[in-house]
Amino acid sequence: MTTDECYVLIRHSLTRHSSLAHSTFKKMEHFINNQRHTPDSGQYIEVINPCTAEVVGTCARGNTADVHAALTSAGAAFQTWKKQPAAHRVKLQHEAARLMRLYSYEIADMLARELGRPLAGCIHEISRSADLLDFYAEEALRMKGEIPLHNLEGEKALVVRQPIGVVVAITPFNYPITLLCMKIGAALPMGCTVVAKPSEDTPLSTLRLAEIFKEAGYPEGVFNVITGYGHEIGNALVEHPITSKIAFTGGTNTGKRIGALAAAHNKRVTLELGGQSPVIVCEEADLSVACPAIVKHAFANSGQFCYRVNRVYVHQNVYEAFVEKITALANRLKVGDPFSNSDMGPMVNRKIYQNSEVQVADALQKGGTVKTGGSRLTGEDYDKGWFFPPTIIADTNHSMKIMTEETFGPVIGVMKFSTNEEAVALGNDSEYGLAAYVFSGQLGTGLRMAEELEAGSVWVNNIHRSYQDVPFGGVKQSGIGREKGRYGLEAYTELKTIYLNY
Ligand SMILES: NC(=O)c1ccc[n+]([C@@H]2O[C@H](COP(=O)([O-])OP(=O)(O)OC[C@H]3O[C@@H](n4cnc5c(N)ncnc54)[C@H](O)[C@@H]3O)[C@@H](O)[C@H]2O)c1
Ligand SMILES: C[N+](C)(C)CC=O
Repeated sequence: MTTDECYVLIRHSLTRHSSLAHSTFKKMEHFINNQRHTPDSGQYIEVINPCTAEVVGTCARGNTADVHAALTSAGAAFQTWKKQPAAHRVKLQHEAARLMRLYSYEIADMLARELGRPLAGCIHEISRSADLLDFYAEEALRMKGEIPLHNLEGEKALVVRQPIGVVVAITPFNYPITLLCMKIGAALPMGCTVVAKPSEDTPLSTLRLAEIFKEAGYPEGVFNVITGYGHEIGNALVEHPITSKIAFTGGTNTGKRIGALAAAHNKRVTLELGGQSPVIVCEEADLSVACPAIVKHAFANSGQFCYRVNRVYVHQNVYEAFVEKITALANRLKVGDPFSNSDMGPMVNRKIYQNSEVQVADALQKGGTVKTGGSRLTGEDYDKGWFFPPTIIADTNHSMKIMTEETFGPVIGVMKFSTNEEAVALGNDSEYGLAAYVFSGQLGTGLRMAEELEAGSVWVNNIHRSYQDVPFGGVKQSGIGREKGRYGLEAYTELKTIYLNY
């Protein structure tokens, strides 16, 4: 679908189906107990379009009183929601997914404005998220307990699963809807209630989602959204006695801080954190497969992608050919306004943009060579936004930030290796362990490397999005726990053993 076609559909969706015109998302309140909730502070945060520097809307600046109101609402709702038949909760979730598809163009339009990602990608995010809700709903019906065959007269032990309680779902800016659906899609059908806290950069689409869940028929207090700065309301959300679990996606430092506080209060956590994902391109790899896959996965969402390709290790005998091919492909990407058929938009804010600038300067100072990109885009189309072009740095080594620190931007480092053992050691020479990739003409080599690489997911001979029915998550500093699949659902339950004597 072209951007123009998408746009026609957005207008159609707005006029035919939506209860919310653009003007009404200029000022958004918290969403508590199925109602808009004015912030106790009376203050609002401006949400800026990273492309044009215009104010897209405002969201409430939460404080501890708002946190208490949201958690109290979720706590009260939990008492009845946990008793609902699973089939009822699942039916509501399918309805929410249906409405998300119905309003997808409208939510995508909002997302494109607050995040700056090309519209087609935003639409894809909404439809994938609706699919995830459907998947979790179906899988929820297959959750089971167990009765061991003790064969004892008049006695049985029952192992049952119960909802964990009230969940605080904290999400980052880069995929606000998908990353939230990874949490609520599992928590709600398991009988938990939720208080969501979206990023202050991209809160509007999440607030709209909450209204859609209300329209789907969710009772008051089951799904609440509170907005504000993490450093102002984060501790209150984690420490509050009503909170049972924190499901967090975001930076490693933030996640570790939340994990430490949660541990002090014995709360459950799932932490999906930063990454610095390596690719190994072996001597016999098919470059016509590897190069397009790497370019697509390094620069999607302007590199603001948790398991994007960050560093590439290429066998010395194919290094020159690889660099030439990958540079040519990166040069074809169009950077610009999300509504202009672009492949890449701007970075979401100055801080994220500066990571890329700092890492490029560091690599150049230490002997790296910029093959394409490397500095801020300027000109009439770019001056107001945080536009950084696709950037490839060759001749890198592990003294450079680009090979060791998370970039979260459209910059990759490329380095030569001479043996496969050396490549795996370089791949594992990182504090992170979210994802890794191998391209090899030898299936055995690919599989061996996949087993040896320290990462939660490894792709061999292709790179694509993670699937709904298999677990996703990180090892080392990239996180604790898994989302997606039945593992994602189990993470919102507690096991209870009942010894039944009769
Ligand atoms: N592993 C994954 O699946 C995955 C997916 C997407 C993004 N990420 C990571 O997210 C990061 C980028 O997102 P970001 O810049 O929005 O991350 P961030 O850590 O700055 O913020 C994430 C969320 O945490 C909140 N927050 C900030 N301080 C807090 C505190 N003290 N207590 C509670 N909440 C707090 C923020 O307001 C935001 O909602 C990258 O590091 C990226 O790797 C990881
Ligand atoms: C998993 N995903 C792509 C939705 C978010 C990563 O940033």
